[in-house]
Amino acid sequence: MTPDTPTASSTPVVEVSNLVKRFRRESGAVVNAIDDVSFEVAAGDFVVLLGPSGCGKTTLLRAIAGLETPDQGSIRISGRPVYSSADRVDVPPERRDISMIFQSYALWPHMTAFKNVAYPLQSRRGRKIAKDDIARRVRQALELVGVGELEKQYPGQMSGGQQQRIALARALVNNDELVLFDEPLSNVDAKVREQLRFELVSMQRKLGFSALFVTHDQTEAMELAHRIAVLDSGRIVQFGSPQEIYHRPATRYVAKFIGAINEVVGTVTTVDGGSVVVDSPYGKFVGATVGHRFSVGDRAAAMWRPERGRLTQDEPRTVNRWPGRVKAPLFVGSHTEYLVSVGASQTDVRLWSPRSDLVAAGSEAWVSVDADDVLVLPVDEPADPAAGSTSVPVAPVMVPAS
Ligand SMILES: Nc1ncnc2c1ncn2[C@@H]1O[C@H](COP(=O)(O)OP(=O)(O)OP(=O)(O)O)[C@@H](O)[C@H]1O
Repeated sequence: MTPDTPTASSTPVVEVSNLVKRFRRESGAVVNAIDDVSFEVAAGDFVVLLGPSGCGKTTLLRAIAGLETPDQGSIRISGRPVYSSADRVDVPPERRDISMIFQSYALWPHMTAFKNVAYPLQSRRGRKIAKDDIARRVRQALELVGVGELEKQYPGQMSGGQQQRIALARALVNNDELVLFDEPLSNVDAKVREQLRFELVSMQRKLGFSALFVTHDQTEAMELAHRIAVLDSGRIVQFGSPQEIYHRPATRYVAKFIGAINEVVGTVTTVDGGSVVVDSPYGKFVGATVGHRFSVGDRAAAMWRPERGRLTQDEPRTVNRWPGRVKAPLFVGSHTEYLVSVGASQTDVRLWSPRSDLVAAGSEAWVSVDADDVLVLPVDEPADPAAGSTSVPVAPVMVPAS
């Protein structure tokens, strides 16, 4: 295994095409857990499957591992078909040449680090591996992840970071190119989790294995991933780099799921190339269409991140500006979060500033945001929870940070 960054030229390590998996509930209702999903993981790529509970990410990971049999579609691992509904191929998990790391790493507590890492080699089907070879490969894997000196320790005698390294060594000892992670950090407290993420990123970038990682935690996804697949109701609604997902969300669902964002729904009054004007309850917005098509009269959501807003006592020249009153500055250390009620509608918007002394609570001030920083997204998109509903109020909504 060599350190690597994703390359477009080599054969993808995972190719999922038009995959479908349905479950029948006890009530008889059918759930489309995976609904026509296609995506690829390139060699050396770290891909995160991200979405809320029930969106289908675990089912997708388990289908790739061979622990769940899909209904339709195909899966290839390093070019080899491991599942194809058309060709009736379904390779069992142990022959797919992939490793999986489960919640809390699932290390055997009664086994030393050495024995934990040796376990996949000893329990392999087919030709037995000589004892000496096993010992050599285990030590090599432990050295690779930098915990060679811990071979005689038990998991209970190790830190979280060391346990993660042992789990990684156990996953890598087979020389499998692909490691699947099923929320391995979900039972770890926040501070340690941050450190383990940092460790995992540096190990993956150093060793170059390909990773497919399931999480519902957007911060985790942003920190770990080369690319993120955002899932909603069994579908991938956006597949892109963390930067693309954050700055150019394809839908309102993605925009709201990743980070905090201000949103106001209004009516398109002008369309000019990639720029539109939206008339909203607290004034006009000029924003960017980010690839969507709009016509005059369409309902649209103008969305902007709190860190992109500015708060000033003097009226700015920025095209998007509204007078308001500061309600509650909240100092959170790295920045201050201002809640400001703006416009005739007295809508609450949030904006974040590194400065805590901009405007005092109760004072009047101007909120402004550049047109480039306002995303205008369709309201009636199919993947949107509000789609088709006539009861959604044409009113501003503030989406909290999670
Ligand atoms: N064995 C099963 N029988 C019936 N329905 C199932 C089964 N497994 C999963 N589902 C349903 O399929 C959908 C997707 O479930 P899945 O576990 O993949 O979601 P998830 O995104 O991983 O959620 P979580 O983060 O809570 O684990 C859900 O609606 C779930 O109820």
